[in-house]
Amino acid sequence: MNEIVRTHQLIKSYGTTEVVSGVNMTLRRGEIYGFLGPNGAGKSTVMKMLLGLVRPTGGEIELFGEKLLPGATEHLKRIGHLIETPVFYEKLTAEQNLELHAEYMGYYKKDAIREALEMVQLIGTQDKPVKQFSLGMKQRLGIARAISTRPELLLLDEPINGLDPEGIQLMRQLFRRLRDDWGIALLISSHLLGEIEQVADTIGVIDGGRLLREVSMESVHASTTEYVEIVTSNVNLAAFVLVDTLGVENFKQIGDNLIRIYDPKLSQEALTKGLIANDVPIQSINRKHHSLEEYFFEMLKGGESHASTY
Ligand SMILES: Nc1ncnc2c1ncn2[C@@H]1O[C@H](COP(=O)(O)OP(=O)(O)OP(=O)(O)O)[C@@H](O)[C@H]1O
Repeated sequence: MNEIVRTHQLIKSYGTTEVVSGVNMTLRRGEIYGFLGPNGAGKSTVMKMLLGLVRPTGGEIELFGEKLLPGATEHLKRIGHLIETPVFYEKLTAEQNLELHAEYMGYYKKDAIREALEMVQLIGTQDKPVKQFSLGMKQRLGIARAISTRPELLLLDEPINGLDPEGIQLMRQLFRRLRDDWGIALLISSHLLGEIEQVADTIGVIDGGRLLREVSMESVHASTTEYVEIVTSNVNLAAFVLVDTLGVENFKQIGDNLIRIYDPKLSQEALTKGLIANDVPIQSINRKHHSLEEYFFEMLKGGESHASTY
């Protein structure tokens, strides 16, 4: 069983407002899934539904290969989570906080607590009360608490929010270690692409409660490599010549004077010659790199593209 989470047409409404609309998502074992979307997109609501904290209005959730039934709690032992700002007993140490959690969860293993603290690099702070912890340390302690019961799935809602660059770096290393060393599947939400694109194996883009796209980062990178950008005062003629004369189909027309050719089979020189020979007025022709930001921004705008690589 490779699929840890599968949702089918998942819906949540509050009153007459649908905040999650027909979401189909799949999260596999040993994968980091970046759940990307602006504030209010529905990320937390989906996560809360996976945890049984919010009851779906419609659709289905499968966890660890089994359909989630209303009121079921057994699967919770296999999930760790950090949904909102973690709250601790501030006067107690990190270890004491985890011990209390372990007792509450009915999973007490001294080794597991030490291991979790080691994993998040909080060994050496045993004597410090949590009130002396920085924001980053508290975030890491929250994750240590979530993994101290050895879950197979970890749900982290905006775990990088508010961290400094060093803290972000540490978090990224931690996510990779959890995936690689422990084989945990991670669902990490964020409203900033830059925060998760470096660690995610798959990115699910959600906006207005709809999952717009679920793509592997591998395919995103493949389709964001390079393109040739042509600035012309006659885009229609350029498009006609590209398709009809030069046999180029994988391009996109942007506004009144811009064309982007993805994955061109022809060299830039051959393109230029071909266009000029067919009387296309060219102001400039350049090879450019399509940034990930642009890629996702266009996805959010619902931009149509001739490129069908994702
Ligand atoms: N209990 C509730 N009652 C009514 N509306 C709610 C409730 N919880 C969430 N919402 C609404 O559902 C929508 C989705 O919220 P959600 O918290 O899931 O978004 P999000 O993507 O996690 O964004 P954020 O990062 O801001 O938390 C928002 O419009 C929010 O106002």
